Amino acid sequence: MALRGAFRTRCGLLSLLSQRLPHGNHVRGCVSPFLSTHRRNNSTAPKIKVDFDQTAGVSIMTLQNPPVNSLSLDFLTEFCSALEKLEMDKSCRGVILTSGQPKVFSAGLDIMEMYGKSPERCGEFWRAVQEMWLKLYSSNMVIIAAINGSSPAGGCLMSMTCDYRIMADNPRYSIGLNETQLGIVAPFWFKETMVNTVGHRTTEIALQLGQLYSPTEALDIGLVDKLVPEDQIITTATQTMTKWLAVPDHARQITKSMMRKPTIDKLMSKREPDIQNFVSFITKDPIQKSLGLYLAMLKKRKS
Ligand SMILES: CCCCC/C=C\CCCC/C=C/C(=O)SCCNC(=O)CCNC(=O)[C@H](O)C(C)(C)COP(=O)(O)OP(=O)(O)OC[C@H]1O[C@@H](n2cnc3c(N)ncnc32)[C@H](O)[C@@H]1OP(=O)(O)O
Repeated sequence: MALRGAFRTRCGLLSLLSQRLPHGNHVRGCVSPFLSTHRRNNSTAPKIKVDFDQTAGVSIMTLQNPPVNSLSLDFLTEFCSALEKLEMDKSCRGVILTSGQPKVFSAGLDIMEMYGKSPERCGEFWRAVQEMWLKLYSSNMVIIAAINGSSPAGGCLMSMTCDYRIMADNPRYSIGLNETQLGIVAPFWFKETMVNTVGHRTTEIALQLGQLYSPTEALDIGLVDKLVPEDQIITTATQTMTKWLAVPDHARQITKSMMRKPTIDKLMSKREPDIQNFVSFITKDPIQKSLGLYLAMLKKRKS
C-alpha cells in the first residue's frame, strides 16, 4: 500500500493516463491530429559530445539531444558509433555517461519513433535499440552513469547497463522502467537487466506497476549506487572511476562478462524474433492509440 501510495504521488500524470485508459487490448480513443506535427529535433549538431582525458584514459560522453535526450534512431546510431570508437581505442579504459540537458538524463526511447511509423522503420529502430544495449552491456570499458536528471524507461535501461550509477540527489528526478504506464511492455532483456541490478522480486513489482522511483527510493532498492548533490556528480564519477580503474583490466573484464554473458547471449540468439515481436506489438492499433494518448498527455501537461 505504501508503495502504491508513493507511486501515485510520484506519477500523478502517468496514473491519470492509466485511469483514462482501459488496459490491455481494449484501448479506444482518438489520436490528436497535432501529434503528427510533433516538433522534431532535426538539428545536424552532434548529439553526443566526447571529451577524452588522455592522461586518465577516461572519456566523458555527454548526451545532447534536446529537449530531453530521447533515444531516436539518429541519436542511437551516433551514440553507438561514438562508443565503438572509444571501445577500439585501447587508451580509453573508462567512460562517464551524463546529460547536457537540464533536469533530464534521458526520457527513454523516442516515442515518435514508435508512433505512426512503418513496420520496416520500427524494425530498424528496434535493431538500433538492441545495438545500444549490446554495446553498453558488453563493453570492456568501465562505464559509470552520472544521472543528472530524470531517467525513465529506456533512460533507466541505459543507466542499468553501466557498471556504477551515481544520481543527483534531487527529489524532482525519477528513474525506473515505467513502460506499463504507457500501455507497453518492457521486453525480456530490459527485464533481465533490471533483475541483474535489483533482484527478481523488486523487478516484479517495479515492472508491473511501471514504477518510477525518487533518487532516495532508487538508492534504497539498489537501482542507483550513490546519491550526491548535482554539482558534485562529475567529480564523484571521476573519483569513482579512479577506484574502478585501479583493478587490473583483464580480471575485471572477465568478471563483468561472467555476470552479464547469459543475458547478452540470450538476446544475441533471439535478435531477429525479438525485432519481429516488437514490430508486431508496437504496430497494433490499440498500442498505437495508447502511445498517441500518452503523447497527447505529455503535451497537455505543459499547457
Ligand atoms: C509482449 C512482448 C513485448 C515486446 C516488446 C514490445 C514493446 C515495446 C517496448 C518498448 C520499450 C519502451 C521504452 C521507452 O523508453 S518508452 C519512452 C518512455 N518515456 C517516458 O515515459 C518519458 C516521458 N517524458 C517525461 O516524463 C518527461 O518529458 C520528462 C523526461 C520527465 C521531462 O520532463 P520535462 O522536462 O517537463 O519535459 P516535457 O515533458 O515538457 O517534454 C519536452 C518535450 O519532449 C517531448 N518528450 C518527452 N519525452 C519524450 C519521449 N520519450 N519521446 C519523444 N518525445 C518526448 C514532450 O512531448 C515535449 O515535447 P514538446 O516540446 O513538443 O511538447
